[in-house]
Amino acid sequence: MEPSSWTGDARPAGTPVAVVLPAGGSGERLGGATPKQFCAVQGRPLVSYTVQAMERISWISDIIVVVSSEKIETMKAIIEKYGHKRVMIVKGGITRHRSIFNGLKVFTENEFSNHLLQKPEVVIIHDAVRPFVEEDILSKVVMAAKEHGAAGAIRPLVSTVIASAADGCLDHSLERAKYRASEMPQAFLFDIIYEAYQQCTDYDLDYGTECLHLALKYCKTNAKLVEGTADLWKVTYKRDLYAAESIIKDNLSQQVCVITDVKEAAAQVGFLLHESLKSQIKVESISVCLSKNDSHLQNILSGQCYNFVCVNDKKHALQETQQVVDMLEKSNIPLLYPVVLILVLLDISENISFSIGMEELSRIKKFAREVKNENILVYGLLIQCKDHLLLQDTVNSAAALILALIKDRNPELVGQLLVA
Ligand SMILES: Nc1ccn([C@@H]2O[C@H](COP(=O)(O)OP(=O)(O)OP(=O)(O)O)[C@@H](O)[C@H]2O)c(=O)n1
Ligand SMILES: O=C(CO)[C@H](O)[C@H](O)COP(=O)(O)O
Repeated sequence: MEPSSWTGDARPAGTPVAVVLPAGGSGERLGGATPKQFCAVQGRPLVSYTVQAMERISWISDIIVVVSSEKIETMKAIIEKYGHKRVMIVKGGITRHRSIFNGLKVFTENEFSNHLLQKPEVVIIHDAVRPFVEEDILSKVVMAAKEHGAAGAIRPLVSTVIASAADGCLDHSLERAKYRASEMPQAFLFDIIYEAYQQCTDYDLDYGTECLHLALKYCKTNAKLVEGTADLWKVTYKRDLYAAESIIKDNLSQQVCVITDVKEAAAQVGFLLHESLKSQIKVESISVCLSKNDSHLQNILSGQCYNFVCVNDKKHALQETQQVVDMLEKSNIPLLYPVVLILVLLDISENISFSIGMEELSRIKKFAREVKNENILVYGLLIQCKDHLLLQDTVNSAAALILALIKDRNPELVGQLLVA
């Protein structure tokens, strides 16, 4: 390894790196008509999360997604809808190894792409159904592959591996501590893995499950094994989809932006809400005027904040919330996750009693239904309190409802009005 080719923060600077994402399977173990990589998680196909995980890494030049021929149009539509960049689609094969081999050929054979992509020095292979891959492990396997020719992420075994004899009885068991589960990502010097695929037999291509093994068998390359994190697991069964959904929801419920009208009552409730929420979630509070500055809103979204609470004087609540929606739409950032937008109506004046009529409720519902198509989930929340001494308690219960809505992101509840 040449020290000059690495930056101090362990990023593979200057090394041409590409990634192949095999996504051409049918997901038999998960069951259902849709292959797991196209199953929606928070409304978006799983494969899009994995592509996103790769495209946010600046040192990865090309992302090759390998899909079955029937899914090429679906994949094109996903790239278009979510604005993915640097992606090329390649037709898969009948096994994972054959799909990966097709993916590698875009760098060497004209028939696999209209134009040959520049051959990378290192290629990462990563299953499209492992969406939670981080830059740290990617750079570790790339650096190790540069040094050793091949590298792959590993995890401790959860269960002991045993072998059965022909009669179905235990033959022997392996000492668990000595073995590891091979996970993804893996990385290879391109020439090594390509050579291995060219040399391997049909049996390897049809029954093999381990790319590191091909590099060892055909190129005498002993891969470096790199300890990975638990979230590298592969979505295989239905329960894994639920787990993926929970992880994504959890990540999305870490921060909220409270947009407050400058008028006295709204500003006071906005302040109390901020204080009440901040022990549980990161809160940014901005004024309505600032929310009208589209670059400010864009910064908030690109900082991964997908939750907004609009605290307004009841008369203007819907109008102000509509303006936030307009800004989100105008920003032209593809909404990769559903945005939760909570419209808070205030009824805290001691003198004026505020009753909310069916007409108002219908307007909120209609508005919520319309913007749901834009991937924005609008919920109503009435903060009602006539006794100022009780305001803090009411705001606390509003904060609890806001947190529940953010954590749940339930599309069926949009347009409903909750009362704190
Ligand atoms: N012919 C194939 C088979 C699998 N894969 C991909 O390889 C990855 C890991 O394989 P696996 O989890 O086994 O996926 P499936 O083969 O779809 O699942 P199953 O074995 O349950 O049918 C997945 O992203 C899958 O889409 C592929 O590109 N081409
Ligand atoms: O973890 C892996 C090691 O390379 C692969 O993802 C795994 O082997 C793929 O195998 P299968 O397609 O049978 O699930």
